[in-house]
Amino acid sequence: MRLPTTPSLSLEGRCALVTGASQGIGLAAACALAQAGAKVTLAARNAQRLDELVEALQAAGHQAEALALDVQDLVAVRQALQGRRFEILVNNAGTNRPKPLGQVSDEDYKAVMGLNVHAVYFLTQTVVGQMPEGSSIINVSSQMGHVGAANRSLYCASKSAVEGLTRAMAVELGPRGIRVNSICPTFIETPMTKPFFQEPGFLESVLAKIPLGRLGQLEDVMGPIVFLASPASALVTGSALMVDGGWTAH
Ligand SMILES: NC(=O)C1=CN([C@@H]2O[C@H](COP(=O)(O)OP(=O)(O)OC[C@H]3O[C@@H](n4cnc5c(N)ncnc54)[C@H](O)[C@@H]3O)[C@@H](O)[C@H]2O)C=CC1
Ligand SMILES: C[C@H](O)[C@@H]1OC(=O)[C@H](O)[C@@H]1O
Repeated sequence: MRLPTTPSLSLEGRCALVTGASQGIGLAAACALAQAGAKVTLAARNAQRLDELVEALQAAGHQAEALALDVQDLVAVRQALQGRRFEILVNNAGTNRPKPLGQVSDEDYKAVMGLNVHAVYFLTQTVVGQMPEGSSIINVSSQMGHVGAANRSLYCASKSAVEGLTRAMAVELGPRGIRVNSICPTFIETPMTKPFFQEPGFLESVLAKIPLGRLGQLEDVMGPIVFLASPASALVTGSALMVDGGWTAH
């Protein structure tokens, strides 16, 4: 009798590109993909930091390389990535400038939308042409792409845009066998969020909205990243994988 077999979570033989891989969620994503067997290109601006991380990954027996790159410099993006073949792309590099609506400047807008949307869109455009059937694009969105939050109008708008481009790209690329999904974490302790929790009462206000009662840790996104990158999610595309402790279940 033939019993069904779970598709593999292995990424052996696949090449992955992770943006913003020098720290935080991007570093966690790069480690997760490397530990699952992928050859990972870690892209960020800090070449020295990337070299240290690649050395550590290689010392642990994984395949990794550094790519010093400002993902907002589209000339550099196209020079560095045009023609390169990746089966996995994690659009992670992102930023936030929490401010009351009335205090948001034009420069704030350009900074947040520029990195979180414009760079994601055109780096993906640069890479997707070489992506073979079976490839997976993972956009690191946020729970804030699905809910509103005070002082985060710009960030919520940017992540809502990421959700829209995820769905549209999934529809357009489906016939080529390329999947596009988003991962939507809640607050995770990273260098981005560390300053937020210095604000008295902010941590308590966040935990009050998370049914599982804790902040996310880097390890909480690693399994979901490997799942979305691997054949185990072969029929999953255009989806938003909430990794939010139940925040958006309210
Ligand atoms: N930390 C959190 O609570 C959550 C974060 N996110 C999203 O996850 C992603 C990563 O967030 P964190 O790890 O917290 O941020 P982080 O600020 O700790 O790390 C961001 C990474 O992106 C890189 N980066 C920034 N601008 C870049 C550029 N122009 N070119 C190349 N690399 C650049 C930084 O060097 C760094 O490696 C972002 O898209 C963020 O919106 C989503 C949900 C929760
Ligand atoms: C869960 C969010 O993405 C979280 O919200 C913020 O304001 C931080 O920037 C984190 O990204």
